Amino acid sequence: MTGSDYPELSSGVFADLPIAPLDRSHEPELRTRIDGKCKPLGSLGRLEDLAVQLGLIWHPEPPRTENATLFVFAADHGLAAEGVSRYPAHVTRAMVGAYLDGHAGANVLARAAGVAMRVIDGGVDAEMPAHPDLLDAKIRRGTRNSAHEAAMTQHEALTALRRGAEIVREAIEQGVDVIAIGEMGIGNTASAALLMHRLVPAPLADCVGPGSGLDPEGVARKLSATERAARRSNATRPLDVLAEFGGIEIAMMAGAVLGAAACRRPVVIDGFIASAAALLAVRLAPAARDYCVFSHRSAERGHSLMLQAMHAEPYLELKLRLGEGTGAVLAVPLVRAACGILTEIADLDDVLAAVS
Ligand SMILES: Cc1cc2ncn([C@H]3O[C@H](COP(=O)(O)O)[C@@H](O)[C@H]3O)c2cc1C
Ligand SMILES: O=C(O)c1cccnc1
Repeated sequence: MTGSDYPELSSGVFADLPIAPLDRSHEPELRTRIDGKCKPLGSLGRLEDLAVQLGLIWHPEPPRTENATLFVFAADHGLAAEGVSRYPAHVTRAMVGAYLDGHAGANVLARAAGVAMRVIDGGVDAEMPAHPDLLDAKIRRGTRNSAHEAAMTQHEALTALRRGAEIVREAIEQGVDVIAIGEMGIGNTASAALLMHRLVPAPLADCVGPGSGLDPEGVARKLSATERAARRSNATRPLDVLAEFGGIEIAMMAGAVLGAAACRRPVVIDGFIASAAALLAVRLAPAARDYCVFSHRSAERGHSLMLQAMHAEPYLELKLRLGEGTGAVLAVPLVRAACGILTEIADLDDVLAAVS
């Protein structure tokens, strides 16, 4: 999929998932079409760039954005034992219950945006009761504590990546047009910070923030725990970094990005943790960047720098810091609006002809 650097990614689901960069030679033609619409030139601003991105992704077909689905990947983190979160680990499984009941933030915002939602147990540290709306893709019950040992084996990391890609590919085969990714996993901003530290790269102090709400003392504790994890391994190769620092849901989201890109569908990226997954995917397969739509700038410290590393300028700035895909679903109406620029807005010539 990504050339000889990552032979691990050239088998299984990835073998038939080559990722092609967008063919920019069609951009002038798309710009001319947008310029011909009944509006002043450039007047839809950055939505026009989004329309071009969608046009290139779908070329030669017209873009489609009706069927959008949010995939919420849930998993636990061994590193949570180091006190890196303000909240206890069992919140992860409780929130999975809330998604299945339909009353969590992600459910409500997804409904408001007309986005379907699927919940995936990638590695919640509990036996989850079977539920028709819960996809059991458990790799293991939480990662190991990366302050002491590698969070995952290479095999586990790769299995999680593949599973994420497969889930998205199946959904696309069943007619999903737009993928949105989100997560739930207490402690996962620490994991995301470690990935950022190695993959941007950037000093850990610029990557670690309050997450779900640590006070300054808590942030200092989180920084020291992540420093201990970082001292344990000097990995810089994306797959090694993933196995060392986790997490399972981040691996699955990265797989989802690769799967969406391989199937030529836009993938809407949520906040800090989903962006860490996108960064991982982009480091594995740079062409995957072309399919990413960065929804919003999270309030989490480090997100701006992480976005910069991917040359990403998000569309929304609402000081969100929830995760779960809440920012991603809010951007889906913008994606649909951008699609409508190409597929629905009338041409100025036709509008003028009607009065001549
Ligand atoms: C009730 C609750 C619901 C959430 N939904 C998402 N997160 C968010 O908080 C977690 C990351 O923050 P940290 O690294 O500080 O634990 C993730 O689960 C993220 O999705 C939540 C957190 C809580 C407490
Ligand atoms: O930006 C996010 O996704 C985020 C930030 C803090 C806590 N949970 C999620």
